[in-house]
Amino acid sequence: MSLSPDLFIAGTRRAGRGDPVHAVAPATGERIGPAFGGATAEDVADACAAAAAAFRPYRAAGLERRAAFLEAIAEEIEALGDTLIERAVLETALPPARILGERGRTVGQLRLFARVVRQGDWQEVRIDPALPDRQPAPRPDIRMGRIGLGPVAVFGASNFPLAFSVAGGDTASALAAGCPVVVKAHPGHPGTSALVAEAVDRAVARCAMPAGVFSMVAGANHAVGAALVTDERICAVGFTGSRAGGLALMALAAARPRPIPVYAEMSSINPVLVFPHALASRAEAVANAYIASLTLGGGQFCTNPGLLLLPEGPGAETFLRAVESALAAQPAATLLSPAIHAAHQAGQAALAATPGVDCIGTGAEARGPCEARPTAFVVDAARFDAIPHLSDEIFGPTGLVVRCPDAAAMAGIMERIEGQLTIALHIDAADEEAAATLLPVLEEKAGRLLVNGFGTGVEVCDAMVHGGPFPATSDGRSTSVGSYAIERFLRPVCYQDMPPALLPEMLRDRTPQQA
Ligand SMILES: NC(=O)C1=CN([C@@H]2O[C@H](COP(=O)(O)OP(=O)(O)OC[C@H]3O[C@@H](n4cnc5c(N)ncnc54)[C@H](O)[C@@H]3O)[C@@H](O)[C@H]2O)C=CC1
Ligand SMILES: O=C(O)CCC(=O)C(=O)O
Repeated sequence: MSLSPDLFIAGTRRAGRGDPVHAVAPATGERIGPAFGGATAEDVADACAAAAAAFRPYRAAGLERRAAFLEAIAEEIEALGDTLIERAVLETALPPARILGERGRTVGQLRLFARVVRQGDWQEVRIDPALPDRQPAPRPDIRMGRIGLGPVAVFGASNFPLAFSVAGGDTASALAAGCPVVVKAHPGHPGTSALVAEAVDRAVARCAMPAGVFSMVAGANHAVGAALVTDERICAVGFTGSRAGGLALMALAAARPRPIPVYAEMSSINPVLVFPHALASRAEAVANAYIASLTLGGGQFCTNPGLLLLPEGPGAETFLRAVESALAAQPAATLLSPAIHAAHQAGQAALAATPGVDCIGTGAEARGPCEARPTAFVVDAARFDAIPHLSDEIFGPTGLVVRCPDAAAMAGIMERIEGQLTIALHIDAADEEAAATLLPVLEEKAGRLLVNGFGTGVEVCDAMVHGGPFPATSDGRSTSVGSYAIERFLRPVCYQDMPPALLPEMLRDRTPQQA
């Protein structure tokens, strides 16, 4: 299987003349070849022009061909075989089993959206038939359906090299909505991105789709992403990454002559609330599950439980001791890239240096170039409230436990906390009444509330919400995981008194046999 160092512009390959992207193997800290050419402003403009040209023919291709195209992408990704798995492991240091699972999720997402496309519910067809005899005025025939927004820019995420990258959830949902996609590959895994881009290109050719329906550009600096978001032909943006990055893209999109929506998933510390009865009855089990979630994937999940609220009382000391011993059994984690490692180490050091913040326990010492030592800290509620940076996301295997003297302290923290992707409650039956009093505030704070579990490991399904109020995302009305993600890239169009022959297929009257 070839590994192209070139840009993928509408079915053609082009050597990038911008700053090259070099992959680094986090496990060794060494560069791995080849050097991937970075895009120039002209390359980005060409990709966007091709996407704009592809929009109408792609939309016109019909739902069955669109669904078959998504399925073909899934098949072509599977056909990459071990080459893809090995490259992704090399570039991210994520274990092979995780990458295999992620490939399964990626192709599953594409097939899910193929089903969604065929079902057609997303078109949200509404028909108000004409009422010619209505008094005092007749009503016209009014019909509504939804179409894609137009070309979408997708930013691959560092921490999910397949499921949130070139052919991940943003790309699958945009293509399902009828939108061509221009991907900005994440510089942390350029080879993995190139392999998947080749697979998408093959699917485009196999399904005779317009070439501009997919392009992928790369770049070592922010200029490439900025050129993409500000290109007038781009109609929406999907992004998963840092808060600073998401905010920068939102500002660029809002400052355009024609502003566009940015769906950015940014930062979340996913509070875990342990209730008194659950703590008294199973402190050790909750502590073990907490550490397993905190360290999963090196703690590099946006759903990572960065904050845990612990009530004082029976079980609290047992919980802290169990956290300490569960951590002691944890190996050091090799993080995704030198930059992410440096950000984690700085965040962990800042926490350790904060007066009143104590270390509960640590995992194995870090030795390799990108290794991080899993660590949990503890602080009391009053200090947590007084020091704003304690609620910042630390991306990696670092957690903070806040001791809450009473239910009011826990409720107060949740009133003040920023928007989150998830909030998890650990409760026994006897805690349900107390949990119920908190639910209204929790619903306002998070996209997903879960009981006796942790947010890591998101199910891809119809009812999933992987979103939440700012800063978890830029738009809390949306999700980036599950079939509802298609909503982000659609727009309603209303047709009034349109002759049947001019109506789009979805809005035409059905015969009894078709209904
Ligand atoms: N909460 C979450 O879901 C995640 C959070 N992170 C956080 O982000 C940090 C850095 O990780 P990355 O994944 O590299 O995220 P990042 O936000 O730095 O970069 C993501 C993508 O956006 C582009 N980009 C970033 N800022 C830009 C700007 N101002 N203009 C144009 N393009 C821009 C980058 O080139 C890259 O392609 C991590 O240390 C972590 O703190 C990372 C991944 C997921
Ligand atoms: O846990 C998941 O599946 C979603 C994770 C995610 O969106 C992220 O870590 O960026």
